[in-house]
This record gives sequence, structure tokens and C-alpha cells, in this order.
Amino acid sequence: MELITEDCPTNPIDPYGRSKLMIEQILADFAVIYGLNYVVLRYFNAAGAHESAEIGEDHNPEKHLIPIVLQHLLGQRDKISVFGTNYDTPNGTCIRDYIHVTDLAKAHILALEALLSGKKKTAVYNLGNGLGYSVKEVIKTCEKVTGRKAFVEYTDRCLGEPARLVASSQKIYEELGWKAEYLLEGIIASAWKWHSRHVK
Ligand SMILES: O=c1ccn([C@@H]2O[C@H](COP(=O)(O)OP(=O)(O)O[C@H]3O[C@H](CO)[C@@H](O)[C@H](O)[C@H]3O)[C@@H](O)[C@H]2O)c(=O)[nH]1
Repeated sequence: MELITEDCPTNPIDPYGRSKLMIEQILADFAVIYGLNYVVLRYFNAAGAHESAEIGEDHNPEKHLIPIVLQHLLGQRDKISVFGTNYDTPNGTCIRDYIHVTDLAKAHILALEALLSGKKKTAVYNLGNGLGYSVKEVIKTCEKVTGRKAFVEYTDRCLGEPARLVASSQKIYEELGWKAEYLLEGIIASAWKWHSRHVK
């Protein structure tokens, strides 16, 4: 399986991606001119909720896959749409690298400690699991965690969606000792706990 490393060429396809890359470039310029120390953390698909079930994901409108599936399984949506089934992946649906918010938070602490201790002056790190899950696998895992059955419709692809985005987080593991602890089932279980307690 081919993993995306920090050295892979960056080629954002939308303004959001371009804005993130611009910030990285500005940080690098500042480091040269003003001696700024910084760590860039490149999140893959942030997901899940805090184990207390007090902090969770609530977008309006919701566009992210896991919350959409869980809202459907709670009866808040009548169906789930899967955007595209003919991608070049084993089951034809897109593969993403879902990473738990608590794992992301821990990476921030390690990055700050590395900057404060002087261990790192500048660095760019990917934050992912190194494990890709397809849209169909996410839906299946949501069904397993909740014990409920989803109603799924298959629609056309969304414009400009890459088939597969999976990170290598080897660099931050080697340099700061960070490793994702949550796998997909744990991510979804934490999100389910939050969603079930915050039904609108
Ligand atoms: O109702 C839905 C919602 C999503 N998807 C698919 O599920 C996958 C994951 O979708 P989502 O959770 O929305 O994540 P991404 O589309 O990978 O979006 C990530 O990448 C975007 C671009 O960087 C960021 O804007 C988002 O915050 C970040 O989660 C993608 O293949 C989507 O096409 C569906 O099939 N049906």
C-alpha cells in the first residue's frame, strides 16, 4: 500500500488545500527571516469524539462521512449517499485515513514540548493511522458499533475527489514518539457515544 509521506509533492486541488499550503510556506519564510520556530501538523481525516462524550463534532451543515452515517443511524436522516463506486480501490469507494481527535491533541502536546525544549526548530509531520478505510468499510463499522442497519444509496462521484489518501506517520513516530492509538472501531464508538448523547 502506497503511503503519503511529508516529502510527497504537494498539489492542492481546491482553495482550502491551497490555503493550508500557503500557511506552511509563510511559516517557512518567517523561519528564515525572523527565526520563527514552528511545527506543522498535517491532519488526515479528523474524526471521533472525546471519551467523556462532552466534546464532539457538530457541523452545520454536516458534510463528514462518520457523523452523517451516525446521524442516519439515529434516525436524523433518511439515508446515506455514497459518492462514487467506481474508484480504483478494492470495493470501488474512496479510501481515507481516519484519525481520532485525542490522538491529534496528543501530537500537538508533543510538538509544543519539542519546540519549547529546543529539540525541534522547524518540522512538518503527517498525522494519520497509516490505515485506509473505504466508505463502505466505514458504513459497515458504524453498523457493527451501533447494532443498526443503514439504508444506503449510491450516487455519482464528487468532483476532484482522490481515490485514496493514506498517511505515513513514520516521521513523527521516529522523531517525537507519536503513534495513533485509535483504530476505526474505537473512533466510531467514541463518536457514537457523543452523538447518542447529543440528539437534537
Ligand atoms: O455523505 C457522504 C459524505 C462523504 N462521503 C465520502 O466519504 C469520504 C470521506 O468524506 P469526509 O468525511 O467528508 O472527508 P473528506 O472528503 O476526505 O474531507 C477531508 O478533506 C477535506 C479536504 O481537505 C476537508 O475539507 C475535510 O474537513 C476533511 O475531513 C469521501 O470519499 C467522501 O466522498 C460520502 O460518500 N457520502
